[in-house]
Amino acid sequence: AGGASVAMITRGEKQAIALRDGICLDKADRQSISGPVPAASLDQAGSLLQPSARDWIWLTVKQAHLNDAFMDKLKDSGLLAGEASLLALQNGIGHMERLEAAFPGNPLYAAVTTEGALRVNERHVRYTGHGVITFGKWPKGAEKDRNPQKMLLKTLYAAGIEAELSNDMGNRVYEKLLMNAVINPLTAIYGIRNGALAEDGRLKEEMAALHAETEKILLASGMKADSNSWQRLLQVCKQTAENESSMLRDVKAGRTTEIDWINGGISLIARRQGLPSPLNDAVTTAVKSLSMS
Ligand SMILES: NC(=O)C1=CN([C@@H]2O[C@H](COP(=O)(O)OP(=O)(O)OC[C@H]3O[C@@H](n4cnc5c(N)ncnc54)[C@H](OP(=O)(O)O)[C@@H]3O)[C@@H](O)[C@H]2O)C=CC1
Ligand SMILES: CC(C)(CO)C(=O)C(=O)O
Repeated sequence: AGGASVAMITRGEKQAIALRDGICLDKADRQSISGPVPAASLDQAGSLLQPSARDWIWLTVKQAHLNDAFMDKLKDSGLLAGEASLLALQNGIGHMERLEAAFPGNPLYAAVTTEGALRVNERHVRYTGHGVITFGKWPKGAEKDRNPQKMLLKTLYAAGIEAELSNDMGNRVYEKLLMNAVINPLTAIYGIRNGALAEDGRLKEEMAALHAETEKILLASGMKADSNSWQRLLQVCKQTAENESSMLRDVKAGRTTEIDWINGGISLIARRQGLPSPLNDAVTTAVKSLSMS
């Protein structure tokens, strides 16, 4: 893609074999079937790649997957041995600090995206919404050289992927968190699509209350004030009206949700700031009880 060689790393060998046979990507306008994708399981990654400082490792697992066992496997894989850059695309918060602690020798980048994708099965992905990937060095101001970021940006554009650089990813992560902290738990609790949230008067009041509490906590923690954030939230609901949020999908599939790193993360910040967070606490408990039922 864009002149760069891309390889996919999977959990198990069976998934890698399926990818090596080719993946199918559904787009809104057409179906494109790509050729075989170089792939290996995390255990076998060394047989596929000889990592160098010019490589980028994109981390696209969920927050719950980023546990100590996973970090150890990633270390053992050797993928990060050559000082490759690590780019993390998770929603929520807490992961960057854990990655900083686990991989102090690798350049670390945070990313947020408004792109949407849904895995149908091991070889089949549906593109659910065109968006932008925003990425930048983590922590802020830690970059010695902006050339690697600029090269990646150029490569993404050449591959037809819209992207932008930011030198204030902390703020971008908070802005995305504010959206996810309102839409994800409420759609999961009420079992509705994103668009339905902003169409009902009572639900809109609940959204407004959760938005106000969350915004206050994030502002106290350093997020820049944005007088349009409520309008942007309504806009995201409209733009993704037909989507089931990732949290609703996780609840329906009986998977661990990202609630601990979204609303749970906000409650943690609130405690550090000495602020109350009753609504974030309540939706965290409610979503957890749904995941267990
Ligand atoms: N999908 C989207 O549209 C968007 C997603 N995000 C964020 O991106 C992150 C990923 O989301 P998404 O792609 O939807 O999640 P998925 O659950 O679809 O994909 C996560 C992948 O990680 C793999 N994985 C988990 N553990 C390991 C492991 N130990 N070794 C190798 N592979 C592993 C899973 O494999 P397995 O299949 O075996 O479980 C799975 O294929 C989340 O934080 C999400 O919030 C942000 C914006 C949009
Ligand atoms: C923006 C939103 C709510 C789109 O569905 C999302 O990021 C998610 O579902 O996790």
